Amino acid sequence: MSTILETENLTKRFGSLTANGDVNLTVESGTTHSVIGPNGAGKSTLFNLITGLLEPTSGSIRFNGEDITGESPHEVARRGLARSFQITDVFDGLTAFENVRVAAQFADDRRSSMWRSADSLTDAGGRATEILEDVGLADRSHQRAAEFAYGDRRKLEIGITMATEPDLLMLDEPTAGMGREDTISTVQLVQRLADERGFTLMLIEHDIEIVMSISDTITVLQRGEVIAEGTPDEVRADEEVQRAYLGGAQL
Ligand SMILES: Nc1ncnc2c1ncn2[C@@H]1O[C@H](COP(=O)(O)OP(=O)(O)OP(=O)(O)O)[C@@H](O)[C@H]1O
Repeated sequence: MSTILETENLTKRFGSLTANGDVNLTVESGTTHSVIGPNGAGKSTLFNLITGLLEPTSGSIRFNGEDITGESPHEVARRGLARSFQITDVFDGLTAFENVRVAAQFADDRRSSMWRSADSLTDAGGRATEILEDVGLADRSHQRAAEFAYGDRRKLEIGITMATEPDLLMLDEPTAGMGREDTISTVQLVQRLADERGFTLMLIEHDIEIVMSISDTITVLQRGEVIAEGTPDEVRADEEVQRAYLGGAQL
C-alpha cells in the first residue's frame, strides 16, 4: 500500500487556542479513512488545512509525495484532492448531463493544461453519461438541475465530484441533513464509486455506527490532538478513546 496523504506536526493556532496541535496523519491509498472526535476537536480545521482553506501555523502536508503546504484550494484541487461535493457547484440552469460534463472537462484540464481537442470534449460527454448511470440519474440527465428534489440533487453532486476524478475525496459530514437510510445509501454509493474508480476517501462523520462499518482506518482527535489511530476494532477497544470521546460508553 502506498501513502497518498501525510501530515507532519501539522499545527493551527487561533490566538491562544490550538485547534490542531502536531497532527501526524497518514492516509493509505485506496482506503476509507475517517476522522472522528467530539465537537470542537479540530476535525474541520484539519480538513481546511489539508485543502488549503487555512494556512497552518507550522508543520507540513504531503500529497502524492509532494509538499502542498500553503497551496491555495484551487492548486490543491488541480492536484486531484477534492473537498466534499463542492469542487464544482451545481449549476441550476444547466441539465444534469451538462453539469457532469463540465466537471469531466475539469478533469481533462487537470490532466493537460493544453487546449483540448473536440475529441476530448466528446470523451467528457461519454464519461458524463456513464457517471449519470452510476448514480442512478440516467433517465433524468436532460432535466435542469433546478428541478431536482433534495435527494436527486445530492446524487447529482456526487456525480459531479466523481467526474472531476479526484485521487482523494474529502467529505466533511457528507450526510448532514439526511435521514439514516439516505445516509447509508449515499455513503455506500460513494464508497462503491471510490472502489471502482480507485480513489481514496477521507471523511468526517458524526454517526459512529456508519464510521465503524465503512472505515478501514479511523483517526480520533481530541482538543486538536490525535489520541488514537487504527482499525475500527482497535479504536473501539482503545480505553483513552472510550474515556475521552464517549465518557466511558462502549463504542
Ligand atoms: N476561524 C476560527 N477562528 C477562531 N477559532 C476557530 C476558527 N475555526 C475553528 N476555531 C476553533 O477551533 C476549534 C476546533 O474547531 P473545528 O471546527 O475544527 O472542530 P470540529 O471538530 O470540526 O467541531 P464540530 O464537530 O463541532 O464541527 C474550536 O474550538 C473552534 O471554536
